[in-house]
Amino acid sequence: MTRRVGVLSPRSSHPDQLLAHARAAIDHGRSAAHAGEVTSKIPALAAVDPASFGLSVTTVDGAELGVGDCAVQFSLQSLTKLFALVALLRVEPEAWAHVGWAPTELGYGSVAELERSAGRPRNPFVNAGALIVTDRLLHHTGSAVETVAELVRDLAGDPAVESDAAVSASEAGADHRNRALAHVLAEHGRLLNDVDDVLAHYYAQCAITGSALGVARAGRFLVDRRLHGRVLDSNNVRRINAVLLTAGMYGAAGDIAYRVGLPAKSGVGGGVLAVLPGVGTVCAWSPPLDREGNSVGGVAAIEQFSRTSGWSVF
Ligand SMILES: NC(=O)CC[C@H](N)C(=O)O
Repeated sequence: MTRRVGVLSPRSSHPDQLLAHARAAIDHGRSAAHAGEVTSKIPALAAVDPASFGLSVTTVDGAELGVGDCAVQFSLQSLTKLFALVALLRVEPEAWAHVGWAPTELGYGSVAELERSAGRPRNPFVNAGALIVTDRLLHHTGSAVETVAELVRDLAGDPAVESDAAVSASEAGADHRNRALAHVLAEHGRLLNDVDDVLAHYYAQCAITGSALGVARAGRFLVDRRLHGRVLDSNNVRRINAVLLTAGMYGAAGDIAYRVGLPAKSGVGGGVLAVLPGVGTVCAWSPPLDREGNSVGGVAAIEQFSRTSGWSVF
């Protein structure tokens, strides 16, 4: 007698199939989301309806689809770290030397981890690395927030993308941890600009908005070879996908690689973008978070989607 111990789904990319997978994924995500909590670190985001849920998929073949609140603008928060890195690499292709590319064990806001490495961040997706990216962008372009907002607006094809001043002010008023990280960076001589200027641009950059559909579209340069060179050189696209897989979800990156198998990035606004090079992108938005600061429902939806659609890099 033969026993089948595991059956992998064939990879789907037909729009009708993808829509069915997206619908099943959002149902699964919705039932998981109640286990999380909306971020308390940014008081303005407490007003967001925790039951919001949007999911969008795009493919390199040109399919675009969305279910639920896929067109609603939400706070991108750390999803902007991906786009800020792209904006920086466009003007400074070897900026990796300043931010590193190692995984993190201690979460996105660890001062201890930064101290242990003499003020050199682990990667551009933890806050210390993102502060360096913002600082260098500010140095090169004169405005990190405008440069990043413009890039997201362009890649998403969405003129509604903007930095929400109320969210930015709310984080600035409540934050201690990013201040601490920025001062540790400054003490080690790693910032080019004044600490307060860097922080102001960082909060405003995190407060940039986007929809699940816009973010799924904006991630297409990571999967579509035809866009390489137009957005970013292919070598840096490859490096970004590698670091998204190993560090895009902070301390949970290994777990997500195991469960989902896609390079991914999250933000405390509840957004998660996952990408399959050569095939497509999927973005889920659901505000309640787990302890790592990743969207519980968003991750559950993407896990379900990857399972049924066969989307995985492995
Ligand atoms: N993971 C996140 O989305 C963190 C972003 C948030 N603005 C912070 O700096 O804490």
